[in-house]
Amino acid sequence: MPAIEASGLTKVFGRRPQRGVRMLREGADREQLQREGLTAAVIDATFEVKPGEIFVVMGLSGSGKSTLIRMVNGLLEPTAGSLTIDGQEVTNLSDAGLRDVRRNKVSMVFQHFALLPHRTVGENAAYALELRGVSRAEREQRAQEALGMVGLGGWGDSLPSQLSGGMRQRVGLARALAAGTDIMLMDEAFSALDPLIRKEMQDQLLELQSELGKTILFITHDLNEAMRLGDHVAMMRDGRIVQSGTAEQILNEPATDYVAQFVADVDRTKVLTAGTVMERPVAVVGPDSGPRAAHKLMREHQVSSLLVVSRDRTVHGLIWEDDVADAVRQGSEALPIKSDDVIRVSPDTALAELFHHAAASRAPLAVVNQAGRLEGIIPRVTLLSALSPHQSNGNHGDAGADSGDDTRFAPAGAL
Ligand SMILES: Nc1ncnc2c1ncn2[C@@H]1O[C@H](COP(=O)(O)OP(=O)(O)OP(=O)(O)O)[C@@H](O)[C@H]1O
Repeated sequence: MPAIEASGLTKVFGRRPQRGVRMLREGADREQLQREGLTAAVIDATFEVKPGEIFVVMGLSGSGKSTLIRMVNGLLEPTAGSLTIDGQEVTNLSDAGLRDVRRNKVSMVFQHFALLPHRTVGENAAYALELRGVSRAEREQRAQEALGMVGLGGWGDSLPSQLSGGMRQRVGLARALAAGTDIMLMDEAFSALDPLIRKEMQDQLLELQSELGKTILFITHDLNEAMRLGDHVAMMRDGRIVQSGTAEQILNEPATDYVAQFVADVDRTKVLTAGTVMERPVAVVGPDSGPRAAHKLMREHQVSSLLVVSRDRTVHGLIWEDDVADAVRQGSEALPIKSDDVIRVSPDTALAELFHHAAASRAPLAVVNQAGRLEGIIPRVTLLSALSPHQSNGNHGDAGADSGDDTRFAPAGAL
């Protein structure tokens, strides 16, 4: 079940908004509505946010992002369409029902922090819980935990005015975390911060997200931020979602000229990651294989190196053809594994860093998860094609047999 599901969600401002919805259904455009004194802020938005994902809504000023998020948190009532949160339809809820959703299901982080200036950092972090009537002892404890999570452990007794902008936004984040809701809505939450602090906050959000698995609906007008954070990105223009997909899909297959123009300036080396460009290796060899079998496999695939990976996908290292040929000549039974020769990168390593590694060494780039298991490999040819749009190698996750034009680099055979 999606955490948030919107279908045909529409918001028209002005007198007799339903008339605007009818006009839209009959094919009228935004300008025609405008002439009638109606603003179509969000038109027919249909999307699904899965539990535990970061879903970014991205668009320029006036495209309808804030209106959309305000409908999701119940501050605005949709003019048409349906919206469910955790499977519960919220468009027709009573005021009390809406309050309940707002307090228990979603929490919100705002651009301008919205901290109460005369309350301490700890009290601010606990504020949502106070509204909910949680006991003082419990809310203090949860606020303290949340402040710890965002790196403000010792700051509970300070006043917001004693903190920097970045720290204040951390308090905003801590408040949402302390509330303990599964869904967090973030409206331009990092837009008021300096670029460096902003990047730090993005990193922290990604880290928290991987630990806590919150569902996050994140609004931004910054494409690089959208691409960096979003598991899924919806691009809005003039009230409509013009494209929705992964960052990579939007970069590689822009649905309209507008999106293409928009993404033209994106720094692909910062947006694309090892996880998005990796492929499955065509071949690897098990640690218990003999040098003779390994050598045969290498010759078959015309590769000068091969990853040594056990059945549970633990990466043991690399074998080089010369060493294996020596081992065969000497009648050795053991594979000459060089465990340090593999370049291990995590799935979220940025393309820029991958280039750096690839330039420094001939060894294969193995994408390894936190548990040390192989997720994929990155042949040089993939690395280069990832740089230009419309050249998605179309090969992610499948056997990857046609990565063979760079067999020197790609370990051959099937996992
Ligand atoms: N309460 C309102 N009454 C009338 N029009 C509104 C209202 N709120 C928003 N609008 C209009 O709806 C459109 C979308 O605005 P919205 O604030 O959702 O866009 P946005 O993408 O969030 O822009 P920004 O980043 O500038 O906040 C704009 O044309 C705006 O003027």
